[in-house]
Amino acid sequence: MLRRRLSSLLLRSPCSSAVASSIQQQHHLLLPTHAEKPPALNLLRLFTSLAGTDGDRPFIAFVLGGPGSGKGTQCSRIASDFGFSHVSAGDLLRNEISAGTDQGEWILEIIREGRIVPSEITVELVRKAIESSTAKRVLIDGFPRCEENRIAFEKITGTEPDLVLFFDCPEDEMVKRLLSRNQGRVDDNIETIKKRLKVFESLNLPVVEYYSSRGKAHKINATGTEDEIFEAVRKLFSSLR
Ligand SMILES: Nc1ncnc2c1ncn2[C@@H]1O[C@H](COP(=O)(O)OP(=O)(O)OP(=O)(O)O)[C@@H](O)[C@H]1O
Ligand SMILES: O=c1ccn([C@@H]2O[C@H](COP(=O)(O)O)[C@@H](O)[C@H]2O)c(=O)[nH]1
Ligand SMILES: [Mg+2]
Repeated sequence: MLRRRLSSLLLRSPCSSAVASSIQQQHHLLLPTHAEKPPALNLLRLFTSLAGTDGDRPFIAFVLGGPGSGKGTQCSRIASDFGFSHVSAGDLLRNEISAGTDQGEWILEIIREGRIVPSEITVELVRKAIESSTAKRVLIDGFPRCEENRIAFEKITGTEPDLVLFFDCPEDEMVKRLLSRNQGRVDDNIETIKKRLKVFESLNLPVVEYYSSRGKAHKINATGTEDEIFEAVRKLFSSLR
């Protein structure tokens, strides 16, 4: 059923080529939960880079999860409790729209349709935001959205994230949260939400799977209260101190 729905997806984003291959796959996420310990070697690497001894770039954590899974909410808390700068890719794109440029108009249409903005735009915005941040630790919220984004980021910046957080939330809960968000977002309507969920499943989950296979992704159960979820997040980040 899901495969049939995904097969009927007609995406005009540069990530669309990934749809065909990803719908052939089952999305079995073999991620460690916050309760399980990440591999020891990984912890050592994370510890040294979080402590700022890994060259001159900041510690980078990608924060992924479906629409409405609570990425922004949890990132704000991580930022204030653990001294991270919070870079939301969606906010960077919405800033472009607010600036009223031609590019902004085009981005607005893509967001309205729940599609993915081309990598050359987003990677540049994210790269500049990382570069201009003075923080030693940076959260990148809602990016990379697809394998093409990921590959473009790694190629252009010559770096990989140190950690990937994945907020795992059931679809019905995400829909409920988005429909009551009331922030006037053009994409918080049921029609666009359905498209965003399909794009998440077909294009964003493969990115999580990629980082999972490299031992970098940590799955957090994103159901429950904000406090309960943050407790799990806090445990993970405390173990990296
Ligand atoms: N644990 C929670 N329980 C109930 N509501 C929540 C929870 N966490 C966040 N919310 C609410 O759900 C909505 C979506 O949360 P948030 O904006 O953090 O999600 P997001 O993953 O950043 O979504 P998007 O991908 O659309 O930007 C917000 O209104 C937020 O206040
Ligand atoms: O890397 C990105 C991030 C976001 N988009 C587009 O923006 C909307 C909203 O993003 P949120 O993270 O939910 O704020 C998303 O649905 C995409 O259309 C993007 O293209 N690339
Ligand atoms: Mg958000």
